Amino acid sequence: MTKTFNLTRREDGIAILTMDVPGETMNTLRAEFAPEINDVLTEIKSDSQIKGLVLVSGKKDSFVAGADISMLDACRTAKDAKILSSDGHVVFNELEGLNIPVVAAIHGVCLGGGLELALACHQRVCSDNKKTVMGLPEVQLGLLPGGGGTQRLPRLVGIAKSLDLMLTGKQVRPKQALKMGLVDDVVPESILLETAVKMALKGKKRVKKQKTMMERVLEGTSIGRNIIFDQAGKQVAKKTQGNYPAPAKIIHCVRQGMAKGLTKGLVVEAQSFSELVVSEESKALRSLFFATTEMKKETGAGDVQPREIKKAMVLGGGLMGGGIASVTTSKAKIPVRVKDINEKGLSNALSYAYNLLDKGVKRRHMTPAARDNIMSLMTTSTDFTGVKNIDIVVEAVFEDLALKHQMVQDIERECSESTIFASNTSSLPISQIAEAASRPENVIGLHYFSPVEKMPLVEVIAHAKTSPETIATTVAFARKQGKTPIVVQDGAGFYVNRILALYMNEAAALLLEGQSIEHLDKALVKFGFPVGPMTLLDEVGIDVGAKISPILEAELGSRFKAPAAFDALMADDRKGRKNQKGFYVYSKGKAKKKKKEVDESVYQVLGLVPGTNASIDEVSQRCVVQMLNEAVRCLEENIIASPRDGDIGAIFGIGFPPFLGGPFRYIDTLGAGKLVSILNDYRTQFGDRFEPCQMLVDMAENKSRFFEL
Ligand SMILES: C[C@H](O)CC(=O)SCCNC(=O)CCNC(=O)[C@H](O)C(C)(C)COP(=O)(O)OP(=O)(O)OC[C@H]1O[C@@H](n2cnc3c(N)ncnc32)[C@H](O)[C@@H]1OP(=O)(O)O
Repeated sequence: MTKTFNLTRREDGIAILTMDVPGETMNTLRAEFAPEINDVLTEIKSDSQIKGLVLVSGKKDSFVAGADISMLDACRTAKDAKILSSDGHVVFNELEGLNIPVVAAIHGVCLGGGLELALACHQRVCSDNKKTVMGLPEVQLGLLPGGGGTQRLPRLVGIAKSLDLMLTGKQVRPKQALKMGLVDDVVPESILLETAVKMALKGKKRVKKQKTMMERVLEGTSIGRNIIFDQAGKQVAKKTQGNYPAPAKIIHCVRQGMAKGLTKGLVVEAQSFSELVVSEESKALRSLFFATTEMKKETGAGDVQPREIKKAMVLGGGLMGGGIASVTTSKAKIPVRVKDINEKGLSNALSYAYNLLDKGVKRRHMTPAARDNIMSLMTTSTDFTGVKNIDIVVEAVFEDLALKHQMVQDIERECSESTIFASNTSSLPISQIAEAASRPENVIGLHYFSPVEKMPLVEVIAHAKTSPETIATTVAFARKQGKTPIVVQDGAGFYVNRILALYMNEAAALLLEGQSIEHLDKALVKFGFPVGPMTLLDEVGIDVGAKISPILEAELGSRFKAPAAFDALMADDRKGRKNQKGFYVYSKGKAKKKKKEVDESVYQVLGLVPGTNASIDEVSQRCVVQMLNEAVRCLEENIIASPRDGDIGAIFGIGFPPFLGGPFRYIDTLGAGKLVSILNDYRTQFGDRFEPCQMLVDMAENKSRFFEL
């Protein structure tokens, strides 16, 4: 049997322990490795010739990606998970307890249990390679570091910094890691092993990073530490709204460990870890990891492979166009031509992309030369000269069908026969845009969300005649831009805007019933959305909503009818943040108010006197069940290919609470029967817009689910 851990001895007395899980792309830690690693440790202890140990990965570009998440998923009880964590502690303690120097040589991703393994070594050195990142991302899986991370990390880098890493799950690059004392040295990959060997030869002693005055005051006294923990606790409570149990448990483990010592801290860690592994929140978050990993391999068109994209073009230099051009150069590293009808649009796009990169320079994540290199991939023009060999064109112009028809014809005339025309429309059916095309197989929808550089989702919309090669190439292009694409079928609003529209309409209906704006936003934030519906409408633009609603109503039916009183908002020129006039007050100029305030005059415009009488649960339930019902309808109509895609679309496109796993997983938790009964109750009270869709009714009858248990 091929081994995972291989020990080789050098003449200088340093042994190299190489981890290489056979047959896997990346190293992960599994319980089944324990006997093998124990044997290796026994061998090392019994060999007096070994003067030091260096731990490396046998994988080309990764160290260890953490504990195997499938193994955690297989835990049936908290007891199973506790054994995993405690057994891991025993192995890591053994490693740490070796009386020879142990150095981890890190190249590539070193995450979760992988970093905890490195933390159990006496010293760490990492490569200065771009692929090298370190972090404890367990919180993003609804977990906490269960391999000693909650104990060893604060002892190494300080309490505040370790909490920051563990509570956000952020990954740090080599330079940052060195600065915070997470690693002892950063060197080019070519001399990584030799450097680690030299460190091992020098001995166990590591240079302790000097603490700042503030760190000494705050972390060196129990009063100071209490301040840090209390502050962190308050921030976590505000951020999680009580929906995510992991962050509070992370603070608890660190606090206990710092007060009672490492051994006691590890006991608390194993207990808390085990409770989280079997929590519904973590199960939902882990399902997202599996879904996104699976999707990375899909072309979107079965076995059809994508064509290579060497050059792209963006039509329209507005907010969306600028964002799309920016991710094309900065993430995909593909040259892009931005075309607009006037110079202003072009300079907008350029400055949009430049400002984003420059932020990176100011934060020292990027050198000015790297920024300028990326900018050199972006060219602009007001005409179509030199565009013959463009492989894909993304149009981001106004939502005007005639204009889009014109664009399709321009591109067919000016570019090559195979050039893909991708429309970033948010509401017009792609089949209608393709009507103007003589090569409709090249026409596709590519719907980004604003702000493009931040929002992870894109919808790739195939109409009946889009070729599989166009789909596969567009999916691959979006992925290169750092996006998670879901392929959806053509239809007004596609998937994301369609489910969002009904949710927003319900919030509007509640507003018109007299619920206050703050109350509505508070209810949905408490439910787990990143912002409430009124804030979202201000951000997206009330005018955008007003433009999309009639299209959806005409194509999909009266349940999409926006409340008529909203016309009054348009008449009052309330567009939201973009013209600093919406549901909230926007201060002009730089001085931003700390707390957002409702613009009370909006109630007058709507002819309302606000009074909060519906409970927070009632408000969120009414909005959310509309979204759930419509999501299922989209599945019923094959707009989305699977519940998995529907969950990913809602979470990555709208911010549907990740801890619920997405609308479909949430329906499984609620039970289709319960949802149908809630919808029927609301239908009696508020009308047919709550009519449950057929698929839900059938599922309620058959007691079936979307996902297997
Ligand atoms: C006790 C501990 O404290 C608990 C833990 O450690 S929990 C785990 C913490 N670690 C993580 O959350 C990291 C999860 N992994 C990732 O985020 C990403 O895979 C990555 C950033 C490491 C690499 O991303 P990328 O280069 O796009 O590769 P990606 O396709 O995702 O992964 C490559 C393969 O490694 C697998 N993989 C990566 N990390 C894994 C993990 N922790 N568990 C199981 N499989 C994992 C993927 O499933 C995939 O397998 P496949 O080739 O058979 O499909």
